[in-house]
Amino acid sequence: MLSAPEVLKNASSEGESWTGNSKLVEWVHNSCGQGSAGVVNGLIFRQLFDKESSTFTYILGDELSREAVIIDPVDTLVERDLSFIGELGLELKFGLNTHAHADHVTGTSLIRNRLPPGSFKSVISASSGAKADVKVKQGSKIHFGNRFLQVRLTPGHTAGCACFVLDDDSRVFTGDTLLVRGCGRTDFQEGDSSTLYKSVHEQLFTLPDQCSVFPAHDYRGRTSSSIREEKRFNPRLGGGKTEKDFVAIMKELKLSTPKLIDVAVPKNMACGV
Ligand SMILES: N[C@@H](CCC(=O)N[C@@H](CSS)C(=O)NCC(=O)O)C(=O)O
Repeated sequence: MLSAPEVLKNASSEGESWTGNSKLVEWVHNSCGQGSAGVVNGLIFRQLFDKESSTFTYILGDELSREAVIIDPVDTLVERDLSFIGELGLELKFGLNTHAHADHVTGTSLIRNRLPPGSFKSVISASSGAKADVKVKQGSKIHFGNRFLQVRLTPGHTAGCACFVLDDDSRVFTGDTLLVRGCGRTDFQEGDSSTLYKSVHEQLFTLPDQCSVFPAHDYRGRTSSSIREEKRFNPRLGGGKTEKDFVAIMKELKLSTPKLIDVAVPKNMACGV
């Protein structure tokens, strides 16, 4: 099998007429099995996991243009993520943070330092009060190639939480707002249970039932869910639970404080800058 540089060399020496990196795309397509695995309707999609913090990181790429975004990268796994992105022939444009995490440090600063100046931008909601290259609001769109993610602000776990909905409403990246059969805690970082209940019901449970839910964490080996499933089976927020029920449930959680909170929050408030 040819390596990527060999493909490029052969393409130019044979004087073929092609634009951009279409030969490279073809090489990646053939060598990585992209025709069958991980590409649906032109979207390259990968879910990655950090076992230290039980955090999911997501890579989404536009198959044709190869432009890509990463959601919630973890600082200790930036090398893994960048080599994956390189192997897939993707050009990383944005690093999206669903919020200023309390349990791990974002990788967006390190990624920004590793890529050519100006080529990659860190993203977080304006309402988080954190620093970033791009501060998004309700309805803001982050474009990669022909695809985009649209912002839905979902305060409650933190005041600055945001979820990212794919252009065709097929997937939503929920951060800690909505977890599989759970949700983010509300006992620090301006957390508020009533606000979280409203965010989930107004911003997430209004998405199509078949929309897939991709959270920032899972502690029990689950990877994804759907809006329909969470509306029916989420023991805190679904199955007809009222706001009052939810507030009472959240009061009784009594979770231990994240081990890295004192390091992670200040660093994450300066993400990527
Ligand atoms: N033990 C972990 C922290 C676990 C934790 O508190 N998770 C958060 C999301 S990260 S701030 C949460 O909201 N959990 C909700 C739940 O129901 O578990 C550590 O020490 O880092």
